[in-house]
Amino acid sequence: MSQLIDGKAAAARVLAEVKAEVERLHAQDVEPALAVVLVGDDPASHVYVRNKVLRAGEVGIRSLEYRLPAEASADEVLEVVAALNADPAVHGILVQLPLPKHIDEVRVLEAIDPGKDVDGFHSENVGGLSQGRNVLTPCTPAGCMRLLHDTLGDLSGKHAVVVGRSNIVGKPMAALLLAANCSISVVHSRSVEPEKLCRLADIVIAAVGRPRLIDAGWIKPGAVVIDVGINRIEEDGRSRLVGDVDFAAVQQVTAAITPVPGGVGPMTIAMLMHNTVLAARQQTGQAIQEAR
Ligand SMILES: NC(=O)C1=CN([C@@H]2O[C@H](COP(=O)(O)OP(=O)(O)OC[C@H]3O[C@@H](n4cnc5c(N)ncnc54)[C@H](OP(=O)(O)O)[C@@H]3O)[C@@H](O)[C@H]2O)C=CC1
Ligand SMILES: Nc1nc(=O)c2c([nH]1)NC[C@@H]1CN(c3ccc(C(=O)N[C@@H](CCC(=O)O)C(=O)O)cc3)C=[N+]21
Repeated sequence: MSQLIDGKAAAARVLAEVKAEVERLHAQDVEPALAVVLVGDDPASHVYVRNKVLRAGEVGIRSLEYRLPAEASADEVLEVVAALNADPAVHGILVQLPLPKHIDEVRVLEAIDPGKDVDGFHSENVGGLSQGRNVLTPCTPAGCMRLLHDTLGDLSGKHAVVVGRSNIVGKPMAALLLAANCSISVVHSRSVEPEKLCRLADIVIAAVGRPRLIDAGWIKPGAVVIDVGINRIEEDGRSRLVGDVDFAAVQQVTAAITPVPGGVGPMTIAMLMHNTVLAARQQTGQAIQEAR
């Protein structure tokens, strides 16, 4: 029987740690605060942002929401980011992606103060991750690492295959697995017979955005599978959320697997809260030391 990796329970453990750390910061008169910037009216983005704000409240993190219309210019978004960078009461800044097509995402992400970049998408943090420096790390891959450590303990020597090479999931995921002493392969849309490479893996991370692409033929018996995919599909006349992995088939062969929903998604939000507290501690550490 395959183990079901419970992302909600793991997220609750991270959030309990975060809450305790927030209380320590409150006792030092630091109120960790996260600003979320949302441009346009994509319904899925609104749901994510609402969940983030709710979770923040539960652990005592102050959250601020900045909503701009879909027609907002890049300069208007950059103005909001500049104001948040300059505000010492704001410790974390998240600009919800995707941005409307007319706005250059890279330009906006690069404008965020790297110390407040709780998504870990700024090039300074990306570079730091690849060099093994202690920087803010992208939330989804960081959440996957927690789930893997909880399930397998030490990952040294494991062969991990990451399916997908996006800047927000696939690439930072590969960097974190390498840092944890895995051997890594990254497969993508130009890979020849990706399923053959995938079948060699002890660990599979699916971050493709294709509903149920990965079936049992891609998986070595006894592998651990982490499904990052979040795909809303219509099936049997209703709307449902499915991953990039064909869960029913793949769980027959795995040692452990994450479900969708209830797997990586809740961990992403928990790691965002974790990063906000880290950022608050780093920004105020100096002030706390001086007050002593
Ligand atoms: N749970 C969570 O917290 C989060 C979930 N997600 C979900 O994760 C999934 C991936 O997101 P994201 O990384 O942003 O997606 P992107 O669309 O940015 O990247 C998808 C990647 O998959 C590759 N790919 C596409 N088709 C195939 C194929 N047939 N075989 C192999 N590789 C393929 C693409 O290759 P190429 O580069 O060649 O185009 C690309 O590298 C989505 O379902 C998204 O909703 C995303 C963020 C957070
Ligand atoms: N700057 C930025 N940072 C992000 O981290 C970011 C982003 N933009 N844009 C969109 C993606 C997607 N993402 C998710 C977070 C939580 C769930 C989540 O909690 N999912 C629940 C289900 C939620 C539901 O029912 O819809 C679950 O999987 O159990 C999903 C997806 C963060 N992203």
